[in-house]
Amino acid sequence: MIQLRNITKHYPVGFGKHEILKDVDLTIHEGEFVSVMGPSGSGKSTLLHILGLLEEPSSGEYLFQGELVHRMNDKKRTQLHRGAIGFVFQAYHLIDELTVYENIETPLLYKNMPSSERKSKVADILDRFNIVAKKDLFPNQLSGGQQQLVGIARAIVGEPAVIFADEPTGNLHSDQAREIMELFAELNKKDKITIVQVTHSDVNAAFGNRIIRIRDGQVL
Ligand SMILES: Nc1ncnc2c1ncn2[C@@H]1O[C@H](COP(=O)(O)OP(=O)(O)OP(=O)(O)O)[C@@H](O)[C@H]1O
Repeated sequence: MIQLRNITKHYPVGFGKHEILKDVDLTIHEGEFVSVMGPSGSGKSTLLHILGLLEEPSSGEYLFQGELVHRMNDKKRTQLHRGAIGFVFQAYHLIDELTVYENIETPLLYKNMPSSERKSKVADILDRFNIVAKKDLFPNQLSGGQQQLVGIARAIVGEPAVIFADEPTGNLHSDQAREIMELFAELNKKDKITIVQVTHSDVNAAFGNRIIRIRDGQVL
C-alpha cells in the first residue's frame, strides 16, 4: 500500500543542512497496524507527516497504492489526502469554535457530499463512538479522551484506507489511552483500516502487529 524509497528530509542551517531523515526505505502493507518508535528527535513525526502528505520529502520516492505521490498534480494529491488518508494528532487539533458534530462533519464538507448523506454518516459515527449526547458541545467542554474520540471520528468519517496517528494518547491518562488503542485495534480488524502510529509506549505498540524502529533519521 505504501512504499518509501530513499526518502530524505533536511532543513537548511546556516550554510549547511540538518538531516532529519536519511535514505529511508519502508513498505507498509494494507491491513497492517504499525507502530513507529524511537528516541525523541529521531524523526518519527517528520516521517509520519511525509506519509500523511502534510510535508514533502527533500528527495526520494513515495508510492501510495502504487502511484508516485510527487508525480501527482495538486488536484489528485488533494483527493488522496481527503479521500484515503486520516490523520490523528496528539493535541487533537479540533476546531474550538465548532461543535463536536461540526468538527466531525468538516472533512465531508470538503468532499462536497450532499447534506442528507453527511448527516447520516456523522450520526452513525456519533452513535458508534457513544458520543451522541456530546454532539452540541464544544471541544473545551470535553475531557481529553473524549476530544481524541472526536479527533478519531473526524479522521474516519470519510472512510480512509489508512490512519496516521502521531502519539494519539500522548496527552491522556492510561485508562483513556487503553480505550483509544482498543478503538484503533477495532478499526484495524473490523473496518480493515491500515494504521500507522507514532508512540513512545510499549503498551500502545503491543496493540499493533509490527514495530518500526527509527534512530537518528534512519530506519533500523
Ligand atoms: N520545520 C523544521 N525546521 C527545522 N528543523 C525541524 C523542523 N521540523 C523538525 N525539525 C527537527 O527535526 C528533528 C526530528 O523531529 P521530529 O519531530 O520528527 O522527531 P520525533 O522523533 O518525532 O521527536 P519526538 O519524539 O520528540 O516528538 C528534530 O531535531 C527537530 O528539531
